Amino acid sequence: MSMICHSSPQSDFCPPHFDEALEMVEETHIKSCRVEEWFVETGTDSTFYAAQDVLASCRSSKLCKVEAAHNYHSSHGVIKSFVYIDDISRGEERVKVSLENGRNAGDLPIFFHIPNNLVYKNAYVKFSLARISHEDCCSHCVGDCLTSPVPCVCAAETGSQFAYTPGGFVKEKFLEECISLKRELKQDHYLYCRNCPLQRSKDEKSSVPCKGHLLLKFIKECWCKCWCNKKCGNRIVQQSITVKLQVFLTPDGKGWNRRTLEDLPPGAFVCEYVGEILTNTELHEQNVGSPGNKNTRYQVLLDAGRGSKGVLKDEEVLCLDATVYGNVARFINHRCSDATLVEIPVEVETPDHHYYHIALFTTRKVDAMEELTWDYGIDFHDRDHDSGHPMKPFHCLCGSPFCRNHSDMKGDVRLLTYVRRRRRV
Ligand SMILES: C[S@@+](CC[C@H](N)C(=O)[O-])C[C@H]1O[C@@H](n2cnc3c(N)ncnc32)[C@H](O)[C@@H]1O
Repeated sequence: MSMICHSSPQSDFCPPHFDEALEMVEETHIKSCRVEEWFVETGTDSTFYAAQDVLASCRSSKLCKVEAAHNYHSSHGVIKSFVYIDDISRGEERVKVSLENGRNAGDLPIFFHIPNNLVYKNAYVKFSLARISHEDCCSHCVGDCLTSPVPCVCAAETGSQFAYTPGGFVKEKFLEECISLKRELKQDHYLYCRNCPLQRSKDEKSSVPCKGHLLLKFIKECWCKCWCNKKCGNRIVQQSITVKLQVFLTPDGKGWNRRTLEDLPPGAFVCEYVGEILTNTELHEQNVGSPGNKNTRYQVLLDAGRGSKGVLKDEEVLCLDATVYGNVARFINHRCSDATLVEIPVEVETPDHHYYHIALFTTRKVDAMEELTWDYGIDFHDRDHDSGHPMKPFHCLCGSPFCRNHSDMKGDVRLLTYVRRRRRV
């Protein structure tokens, strides 16, 4: 980052004082930045300011715009600032994440890109080699576990069959099972807990019964305590993003979304949902206390394995919040039932179901430039907002024939007919 001042053709031009320029930059368009390069052109001569001071000041005010190119006027002349970036992830991913042509990233919602989940404060997420027993990792494997005639212990979670094909995609049958869990709203797919921590976080004495936690199918990947190599076919999500993605502004009022720039087959890993790891109480406090736009939410629960333990302590009830710190998954919009992506909980560092990675895989073949969507699992009929789902119901514009955001429930009926017909095929 640098701040450069050029000679001015105007003889009466007077350079702004550094503090004034700094204040103006902050006030006008930057509340904190992760900036690749930044110029402020004041039209004066010979003044060079320590850019790091400006950057430090931006960071201290916490929020961020990734790219900006603004002109604005001051009593001291025209001030321009340019922040150049062609990759929203700032080089933190293996592939660049671009922004739609012609868009100024200064318009993007403010956030810091992080490639991996980070604990905010009290969440109990402890990885240690000592906590992973030999039974939970493959200690006899060599090279690629997928080529072994007998699946290794890491495949035990998926019925002693690897969930991935040698090409790196989720196997068709496993994918279908994951999709149906989300689509078929069956009671026996849900766990109803006694003393639900979601209700407890709102009010210790809450008598509201648990609204249910959808139990999903897990994948366990090999990890560093395993003896296979880093390129083992049972290590897909930990390789991070490899698909070329683009963030764009939807024309139909759903805000920003993300699309793929390449054709994708079914079962392809697209990205992980990354954010700050919060306890449920911290999440509740943030939602009650934060002054931001509460209609646009970036929070998801890690409750897909809720059945695996008895009553959880607060520090074990986790969620991911990508409001300020997150990756590009925070831009994925919701689509009811027939979304292009499905989330699969993936264990990497720990065989413990209370912390896992939310990995998003394609549900079908997706063409280049198609929107990537995900069914958030929102109950649009939850008028009292007491389901515990951190994404609050909104007026859904997904356009799916199975849209659940209709009071007449026609979307649900259409979905049931569709699912039954598929079963008969
Ligand atoms: C995780 S964010 C998705 C990115 C968001 N569109 C943005 O501009 O940053 C979730 C929010 O996007 C909006 N959204 C997502 N899907 C939508 C849909 N199908 N219809 C209307 N709004 C939607 C809602 O405001 C929701 O709280």
